[in-house]
Amino acid sequence: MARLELEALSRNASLSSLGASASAALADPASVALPLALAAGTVFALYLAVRPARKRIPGPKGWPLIGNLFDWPSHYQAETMQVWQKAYGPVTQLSIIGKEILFLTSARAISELFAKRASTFSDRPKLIFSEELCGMHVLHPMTQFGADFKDQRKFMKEVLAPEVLRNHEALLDDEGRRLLRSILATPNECDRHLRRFSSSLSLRMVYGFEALEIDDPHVLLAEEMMQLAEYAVIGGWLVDFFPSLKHLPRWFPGASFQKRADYYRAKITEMISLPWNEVREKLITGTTSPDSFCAVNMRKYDDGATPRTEGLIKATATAIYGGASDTTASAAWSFMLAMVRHPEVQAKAQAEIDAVIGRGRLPRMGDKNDLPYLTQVVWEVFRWAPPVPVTLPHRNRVQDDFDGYIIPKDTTMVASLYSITRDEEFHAAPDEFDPDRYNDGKERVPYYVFGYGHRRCPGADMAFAQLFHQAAYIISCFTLAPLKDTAGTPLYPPARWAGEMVRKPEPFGYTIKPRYEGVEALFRE
Ligand code: HEM
Repeated sequence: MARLELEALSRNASLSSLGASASAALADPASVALPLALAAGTVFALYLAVRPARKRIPGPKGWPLIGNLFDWPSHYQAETMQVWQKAYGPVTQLSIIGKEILFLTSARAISELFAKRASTFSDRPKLIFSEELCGMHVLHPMTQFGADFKDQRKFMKEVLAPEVLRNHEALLDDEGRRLLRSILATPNECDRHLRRFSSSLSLRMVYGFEALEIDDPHVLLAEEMMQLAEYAVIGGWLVDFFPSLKHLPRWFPGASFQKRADYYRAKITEMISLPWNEVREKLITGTTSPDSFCAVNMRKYDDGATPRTEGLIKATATAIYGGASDTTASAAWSFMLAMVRHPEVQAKAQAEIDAVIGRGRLPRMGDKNDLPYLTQVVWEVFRWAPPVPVTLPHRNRVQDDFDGYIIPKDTTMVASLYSITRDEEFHAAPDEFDPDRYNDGKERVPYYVFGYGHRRCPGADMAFAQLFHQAAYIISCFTLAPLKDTAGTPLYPPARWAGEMVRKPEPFGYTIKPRYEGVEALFRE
């Protein structure tokens, strides 16, 4: 910031001196030059004295030239941001080799910039490594806010808008029953079953493929793509700070990132094209669902579809799958952890299900309004363990200001949703898992875990529906409990999460048993 202000000032100074010398040239140069210079100097000094002070946004002290290069939080971003919040307040600034990066940790700052001023703050930073070298610019999470972005959102609405979610109930039910059967068969492998549920549901919704196993080649390819996409985006690549490094030849010592980028690009292209071509073939032979995202959009835009439209749709399909699978699997696993740690919450939710639905059928989405406690449990899982603790980076397209600070054009901004979940102004005893906190509107429902403004998660309603559905199915048929030691004392697992962009609980011990004899009759078929 200081650097930019200095630049601006010196530009002003040289403009005034240019103006001064131009006038002087028209008159007698010798007689007017000195008074003009004095006048310009006085005006400039007065300007410095009376201009509103521009504060530098606080942040860790950097090094000469490289600035805060070593402060970049490649790991544990949310925790680092909590530490910075205590030290520097709700907005922390890093300057890395001329790039400004802001870390936002208060709901006020985040909603002001990302929601109220969404038209300014909804671009993504231009990342050389992931966008240019790996070719990820075509994926919706990386697309700049503009015509392509708006079209991609329009395509997504076909399968994700609240009014069409009903179309996925049969899928949710089918996958839900499979999940319950798997849990009954191999109760120790719940993590695997939940991941299979998420991958299979997403791939069926997006491509219409048959229900898939976790080691299905489509799932493996997608998982690999997700891992490398995460690595590419938050890896802190030097080429993003020194763009000219992108011209280094592949053989040059230290240019191994080029080879890595080639591999990533190939995988991403494969993930975008392979399933799309398969859907096209299967639609011709009538061997895939006509209701998937790809089928619906292919039909709709096939006549006269331009290569641009096809490119946008198939990349959007990849983005939906990428956005949906890890995040929802993480949320489901956190739900399981919460139930193991809080038997009283589980018992209360089960009592509500019994009272409203009984034991003759499985719950469904349509029961949501009659299950307010379970609804609060699901929201509390999202708050207690936000699967995406920190938003993807945003960028402002024009200079703006906030609280008296200047935010230069092209500043990168990362917002911690985690810090809102832990803000005592909004949530009392924030580390506690307490679904009753939302009783009678006491505390705000954490819709914010899906982000703010134009970039808010397009799958938020689907994500809620999915977790509600899984939670209702699982605890209406099974009871989770902690392991016990030899004396019979429950061993409550610690609440610990791992991962960077998407966080999921660390492995934990549990038992899961059918709630009553004959429960499998509800999901056998
Ligand atoms: C537990 C579930 C989920 C959570 C917590 C979550 C959260 C988020 C967050 C915080 C963002 C970043 C917002 C920002 O950059 O400001 C995001 C982006 C995104 N999410 Fe989700 N999400 C979830 C599930 C889903 C699902 C089910 C889908 C698709 C069906 C999805 C698709 C996407 C996409 C495509 C983006 C990129 C949006 C953009 O760049 O404009 N997400 N999500």
